[in-house]
Amino acid sequence: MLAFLARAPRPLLSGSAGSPRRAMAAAARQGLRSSSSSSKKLVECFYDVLSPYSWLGFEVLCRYRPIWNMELRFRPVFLGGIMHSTGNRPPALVPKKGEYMTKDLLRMAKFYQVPLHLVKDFLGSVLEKGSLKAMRFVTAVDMAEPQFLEPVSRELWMRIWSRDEDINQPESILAAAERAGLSSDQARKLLEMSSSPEVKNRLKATTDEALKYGAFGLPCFVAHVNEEPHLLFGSDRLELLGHLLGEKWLGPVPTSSKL
Ligand SMILES: N[C@@H](CCC(=O)N[C@@H](CS)C(=O)NCC(=O)O)C(=O)O
Repeated sequence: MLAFLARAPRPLLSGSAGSPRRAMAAAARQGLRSSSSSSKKLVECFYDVLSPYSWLGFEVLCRYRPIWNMELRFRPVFLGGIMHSTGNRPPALVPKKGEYMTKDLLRMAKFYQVPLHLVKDFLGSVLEKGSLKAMRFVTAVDMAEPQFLEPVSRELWMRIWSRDEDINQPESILAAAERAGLSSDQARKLLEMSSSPEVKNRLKATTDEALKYGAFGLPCFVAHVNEEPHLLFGSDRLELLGHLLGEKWLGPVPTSSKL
């Protein structure tokens, strides 16, 4: 078990003797959820494992999944494609932004309690190597073994943004997949599948969807409220996401002790 996951709070609603209605009522009494909100609002989380800010947003949203009345859908995309299509460029290429980002990321990682560390060779490991192979693999997992999407994504983030390891070589991808719980046989089949036209097209289609919503960088969250999509950019926009959903923000590490 990863140390930070062991520390992660238990789902807020899980301790109510198996009765979701009692748990919902308890949450409503505590002001954590409006008692009138019965249908879940869809939240799409567009991310790439190359993006450290995506990891921060992803982990905090996982913590809020049992607290907020939302259906959380993970949407793996290719950050390089988003940058290219919008004419944007990685913020770290602007020296002053890069300087700020290194401080900001470490502060945010501590605050969000995600074990993120900086990579030594940002140019080589992040900008030059990119994430195409990794994100094609993540897409194959989403298509064929979606129950592993979350742990496989997390293991790839752990590799690049916690342990400063490669994420694109076949053996790197297989190691992440096996740590996430896939058998070596399943992992190999998914790796083979990840170079198929179906997977390539799916990654492109999801990236295009993010672009249509207005994405120019990652992470992006799309909240579907009153049949309207609201695009939010950044792991620092989760409080606003809660506001749009009519939910309470309890900080980046909501704890079950609050119930
Ligand atoms: N303030 C945002 C920063 C997010 C960010 O810088 N994301 C990078 C990728 S890791 C990006 O796509 N940036 C595009 C831009 O800043 O225009 C956050 O807290 O998440």
